[in-house]
Amino acid sequence: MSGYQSIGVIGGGAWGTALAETAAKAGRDVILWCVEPEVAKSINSDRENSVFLPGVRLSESIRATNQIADLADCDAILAVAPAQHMRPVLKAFAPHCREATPVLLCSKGIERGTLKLMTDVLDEEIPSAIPAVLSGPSFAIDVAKGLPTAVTLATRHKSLGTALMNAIGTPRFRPYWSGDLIGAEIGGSVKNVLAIACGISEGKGLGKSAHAALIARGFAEMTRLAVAMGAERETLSGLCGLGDLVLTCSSTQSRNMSCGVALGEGRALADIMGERKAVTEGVATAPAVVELSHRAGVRMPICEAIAAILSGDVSVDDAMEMLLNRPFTVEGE
Ligand SMILES: NC(=O)c1ccc[n+]([C@@H]2O[C@H](COP(=O)([O-])OP(=O)(O)OC[C@H]3O[C@@H](n4cnc5c(N)ncnc54)[C@H](O)[C@@H]3O)[C@@H](O)[C@H]2O)c1
Ligand SMILES: O=P(O)(O)OC[C@H](O)CO
Repeated sequence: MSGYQSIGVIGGGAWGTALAETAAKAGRDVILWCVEPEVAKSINSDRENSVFLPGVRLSESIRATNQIADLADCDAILAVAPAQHMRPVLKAFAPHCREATPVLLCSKGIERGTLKLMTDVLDEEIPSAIPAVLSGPSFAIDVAKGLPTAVTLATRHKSLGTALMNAIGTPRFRPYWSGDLIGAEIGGSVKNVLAIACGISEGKGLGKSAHAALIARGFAEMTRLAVAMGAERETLSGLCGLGDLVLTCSSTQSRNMSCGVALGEGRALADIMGERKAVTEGVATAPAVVELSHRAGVRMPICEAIAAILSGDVSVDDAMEMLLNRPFTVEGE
């Protein structure tokens, strides 16, 4: 039995809705805040998020709202707004948040401009909240349908982690505890940039060998940055690092991967983004990752190439040539 009976979810996109459903299946009462009135209406009247997660019938114990103040009495909060919207959303919730409320950050990205991780943003906007991070290989539709999934749930103190795992975990949605919040955040953020790289490789028809090389060398980049920022190396070998990298780089179900495929096929970024309602976190996170790598003094050539392609500074073909013509080097460095 969890001490957290009422769960507030901030963000009614695909992931917020899937997590709300998981928490409901775990026996919790859930209030789901959505910015769009039509999303709240669809959930409350039709038991479906027809905008962001169509085709999944949602449990009766989920109530949707457009009023963020309605989450004030929740025992724990899941923050699932896209990374670039997280700050204003937390700012709006701050006056309603009780002291020492656990806030489980479930979004995967780094704030552009400030280079802040989501835990930093939470600390600045709601300093009294207790931070936690959820990250790992998990497509919203798989989780919402109850397909088996395992994720990393990171907290500073294991007792809080255990309580949160009991609050939202089910046999089909298995959280594994970690004490490494930074590792979980960096893993989830960098894998999105690398998924764009793998998508480009696929879109250009570079073959499965290149795909595997991108995953392995991308994993080295992710680990270098995370360790330089204070993470444990082992965290990146787990669900929130390698696990999520493999998932996101292997399926065009991923918004980041499919964005890369379209870029590799020669489409313009503006056209790809223009026809999507769903968030593609790697696009805003790529330049932030590159800036962080410069600050930390670590090499991330694949992420640099992706950021340069996304900014329009370099063509896909030129970026590929630059990567392939780098000097030969030692694998472990
Ligand atoms: N979808 C998944 O499979 C999945 C899985 C794990 C993690 N995530 C992460 O969850 C986060 C949310 O992604 P998603 O898939 O739920 O989103 P989504 O693509 O389904 O929907 C977009 C979301 O952005 C919100 N939004 C748009 N404009 C906004 C604004 N001005 N202020 C606040 N919110 C605004 C919408 O309300 C909606 O919730 C991302 O960081 C993503 O990386 C997603
Ligand atoms: O669709 P994506 O690329 O945002 O990926 C979704 C999840 O992060 C996969 O774990």
